[in-house]
Amino acid sequence: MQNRVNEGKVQMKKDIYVVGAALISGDKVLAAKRKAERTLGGMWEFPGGKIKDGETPQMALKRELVEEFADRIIVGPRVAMPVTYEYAFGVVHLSVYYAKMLTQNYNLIAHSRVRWMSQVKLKELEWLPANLPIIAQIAQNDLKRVSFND
Ligand SMILES: Nc1nc2c([nH]c(=O)n2[C@H]2C[C@H](O)[C@@H](COP(=O)(O)OP(=O)(O)OP(=O)(O)O)O2)c(=O)[nH]1
Repeated sequence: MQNRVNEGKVQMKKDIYVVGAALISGDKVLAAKRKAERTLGGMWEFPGGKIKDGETPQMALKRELVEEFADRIIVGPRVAMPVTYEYAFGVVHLSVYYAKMLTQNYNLIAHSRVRWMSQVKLKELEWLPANLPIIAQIAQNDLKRVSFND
């Protein structure tokens, strides 16, 4: 919980632990557009979601990709240090891991569309604000050197 003093009242914002997958295929990364009707709808993010009690980030990512895409993935290294970003509804702690798709169903539940994009083009999308430092890091990485223990 983070304490906020607002006109003399202390407000408690909830901490929300979120994990996202920077899926890579060759020199492209997958961006996903949140469905319009969702909170922060229409903005771009990485597929993923909230980590449940008892889950590791990797377990949460694999579960979310089955739920959101009906796809199986391999999870690799974390892209960057976790990012903390304060939204109106809470404080999101976002960790993003490189990952690879083992299947390609894209049975979209939470997103209106997905795009495979180059590292340079990725920066042009309207990302959720918590993602910006992570997008900057991805732009600097050599995707061919991201290793997966498979
Ligand atoms: N999945 C995902 N969420 C992100 C990213 N960046 C970021 O700030 N978030 C935020 C948006 C949400 O507030 C939270 C993830 O929650 P979620 O996607 O499981 O679900 P949600 O809050 O939209 O709620 P709901 O649709 O399940 O009701 O983290 C990202 O790259 N991927």
